[in-house]
Amino acid sequence: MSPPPRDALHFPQSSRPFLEPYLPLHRSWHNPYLPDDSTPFPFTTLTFAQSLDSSISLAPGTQTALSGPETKAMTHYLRARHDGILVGIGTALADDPSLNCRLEGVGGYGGRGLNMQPRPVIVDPKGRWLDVAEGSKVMKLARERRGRGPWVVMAWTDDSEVLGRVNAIDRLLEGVGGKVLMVEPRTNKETEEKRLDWGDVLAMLKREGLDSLMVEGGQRVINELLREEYQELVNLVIITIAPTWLGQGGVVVSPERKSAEQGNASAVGRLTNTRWQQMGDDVVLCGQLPHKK
Ligand SMILES: NC(=O)C1=CN([C@@H]2O[C@H](COP(=O)(O)OP(=O)(O)OC[C@H]3O[C@@H](n4cnc5c(N)ncnc54)[C@H](O)[C@@H]3O)[C@@H](O)[C@H]2O)C=CC1
Ligand SMILES: Nc1nc(O)c(N)c(N[C@@H]2O[C@H](COP(=O)(O)O)[C@@H](O)[C@H]2O)n1
Repeated sequence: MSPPPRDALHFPQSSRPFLEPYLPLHRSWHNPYLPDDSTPFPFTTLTFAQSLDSSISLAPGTQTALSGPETKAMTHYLRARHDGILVGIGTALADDPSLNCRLEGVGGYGGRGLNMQPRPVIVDPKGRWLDVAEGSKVMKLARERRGRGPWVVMAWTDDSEVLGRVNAIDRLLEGVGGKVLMVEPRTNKETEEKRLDWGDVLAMLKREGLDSLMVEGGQRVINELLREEYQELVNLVIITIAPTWLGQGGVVVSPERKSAEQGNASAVGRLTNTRWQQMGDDVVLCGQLPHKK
């Protein structure tokens, strides 16, 4: 086995018990002959890093490093504990993320095989990723077998331009063990706007074999999943809070309220079973959204 590369991260054993009660079972403990069919959705963890003023980056379309070294390593430990990592196309374009697990001992980082590497999932209804895919980090890492080939979630359409993109992305992904997954979009009756429903997306990922999914962002994806109608789909929330203010104009996490009427407003949600832990200069908050059932 080759030694871990210099960019391999270390997350100490002593930091792990804090997270353990919340996490899905480790993939290596899964019995492959007994898939968890008890729910149509993956165990879904929503996790991101934010500033003291709730921003996840300084401005739209830009990446901002908020996590310190300790919480960055924690994020990679979380990646190792989930079958997939999901981001929206806004994040894929802004950050060119690696979406792999660079934890020491994991496949490609001192370990063998890709067993502990999560599957990158990019939600990209119209195939905008095609413009950057070839040179992206996620493709480079998949070619080097330091990450899995990505799955790109697109929307069914009869638009020939988008269909051309579907085919081109699919061809690109074939070579690295990735694929395109098509989901039927839903139409908003009032606005006529087409969008993907998170229940449809998550159920499809489960059918494709992901029992656990870590959703990392970005702003639209997080704010949608925190809306009341989708909270049932979120099993766990882990937020890194960095001791910094990014100021006005930042990309803010703040989900839409059901009723925006003044004087008639109530909180969108509140985490239960919370635990806070300092890691380096940052604090990590774990909690669960109350489910009605
Ligand atoms: N600090 C942190 O932990 C993180 C920060 N970020 C930051 O977030 C920003 C990106 O946020 P956004 O631009 O909001 O991008 P995003 O990653 O949320 O992607 C938004 C795009 O995804 C697609 N999409 C998402 N939900 C959809 C739905 N229900 N139906 C159809 N299409 C859907 C649409 O094409 C939409 O334009 C970047 O600045 C990035 O650096 C991203 C991830 C984590
Ligand atoms: N945990 C965390 N802390 C930050 O400070 C961040 N900016 C992010 N961003 C997310 O991580 C992705 C980058 O991942 P790679 O290290 O390139 O694999 C980025 O796309 C965001 O999803 N996360």
